[in-house]
Amino acid sequence: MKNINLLGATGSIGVQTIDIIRNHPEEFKLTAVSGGRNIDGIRAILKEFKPELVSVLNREDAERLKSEFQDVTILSGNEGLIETAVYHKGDVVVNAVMGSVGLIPTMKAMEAGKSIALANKETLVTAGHIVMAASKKYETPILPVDSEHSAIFQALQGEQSKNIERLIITASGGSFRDKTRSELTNVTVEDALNHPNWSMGSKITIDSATMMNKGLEVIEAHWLFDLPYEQIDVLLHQESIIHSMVEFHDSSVIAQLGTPDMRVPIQYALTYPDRLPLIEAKRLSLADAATLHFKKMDFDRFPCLQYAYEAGKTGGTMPTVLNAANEAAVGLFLERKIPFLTIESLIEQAMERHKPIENPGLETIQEVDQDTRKYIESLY
Ligand SMILES: NC(=O)C1=CN([C@@H]2O[C@H](COP(=O)(O)OP(=O)(O)OC[C@H]3O[C@@H](n4cnc5c(N)ncnc54)[C@H](OP(=O)(O)O)[C@@H]3O)[C@@H](O)[C@H]2O)C=CC1
Ligand SMILES: CC(=O)[C@@H](O)[C@H](O)COP(=O)(O)O
Ligand SMILES: [Mn+2]
Repeated sequence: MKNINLLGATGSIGVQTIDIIRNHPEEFKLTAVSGGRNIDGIRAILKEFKPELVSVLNREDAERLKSEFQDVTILSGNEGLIETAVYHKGDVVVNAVMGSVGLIPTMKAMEAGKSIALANKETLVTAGHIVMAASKKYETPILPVDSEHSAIFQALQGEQSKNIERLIITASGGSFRDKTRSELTNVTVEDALNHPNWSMGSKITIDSATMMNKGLEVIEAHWLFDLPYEQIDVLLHQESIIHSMVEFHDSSVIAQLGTPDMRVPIQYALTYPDRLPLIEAKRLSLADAATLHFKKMDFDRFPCLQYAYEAGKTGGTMPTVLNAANEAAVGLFLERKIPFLTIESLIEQAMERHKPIENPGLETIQEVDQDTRKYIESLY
């Protein structure tokens, strides 16, 4: 039995994690959960799974829940998120919150000796050097949940990293994969949220449409698999059936395939190195899929991917700026304050104005993150 502390339980990854726990009650128990503003979602989890500790974003919501569930510890805010992560009965922390708010809970969970199933890629983008060093220091594994990184992790089982030629991360192209840049001028939030293959939270769906999701994933892969950016490539693959690949020096390529279903990588992170049946999985039939498409990445069409490679290669605090500017700009787009193409120009502007600081500590990263958000928000 594995006890799970789940951060971001009310989101897309959180709900799918709960589905896995529901389907395997003999394997997993939900010990602590956090949510944000979706209090009905938290109520339903409390009733069905009876976790011992719960945290939500706002204090008023926590007070209301306390009067309804008197035998549960109910907390709020960033402190509550950290308490959820380190709750003493949890063995594994599934980090499925959105954004760099996931960084400190991940660090605290590792210090407390928990294994991490990491969906929250922003944690590795903003502070990969610190997170990976902590994983080594506290001997707490970080198991990838992101589908591409799970695919690479699966392809690397039994392999030696010295034999890797390159990683090939696949990209669907997102909601606007068939549009030219000039056709992007007037796209709406609704258009951007309409991902062709995956149903995900709104921020990552916009990241997918700008190709920043792939940029964040390149940086995530750099840290998880300890490879230079020159050995990490991105390939357009519109069907999202090949979730990523590893090419070895002998020219062999190992890929992981499957229908697009995030429960597969979530469950693998929870059962590794074992596997469990996936209830109601849609199995892959390549005969029915018939044709898979591949296309070289076009960095002029998708400049955000270029910015991410530049930020990753520059290192220091530049990936923090990339990530914070992106979070702030996507927030403005979702609030309908800026057009779609302004997301990328704001990121470029934020990176141009920043003088990177080498080997930053957590405090510096948090300062740069806040400063970047303030800068972007001050423009509107
Ligand atoms: N969705 C997917 O298929 C994939 C997601 N990922 C990554 O996983 C992470 C989660 O994505 P996804 O599930 O789509 O996101 P969602 O927006 O669907 O869910 C985010 C979760 O985090 C909570 N949350 C948001 N802001 C805060 C905050 N400030 N403090 C505490 N909790 C907060 C939300 O609470 P509430 O809703 O209650 O307000 C919700 O539970 C992201 O990093 C994403 O990039 C990676 C691969 C695939
Ligand atoms: C499911 C998942 O892991 C997402 O990160 C997915 O990769 C988004 O798809 P694209 O970014 O390739 O459009
Ligand atoms: Mn992904």
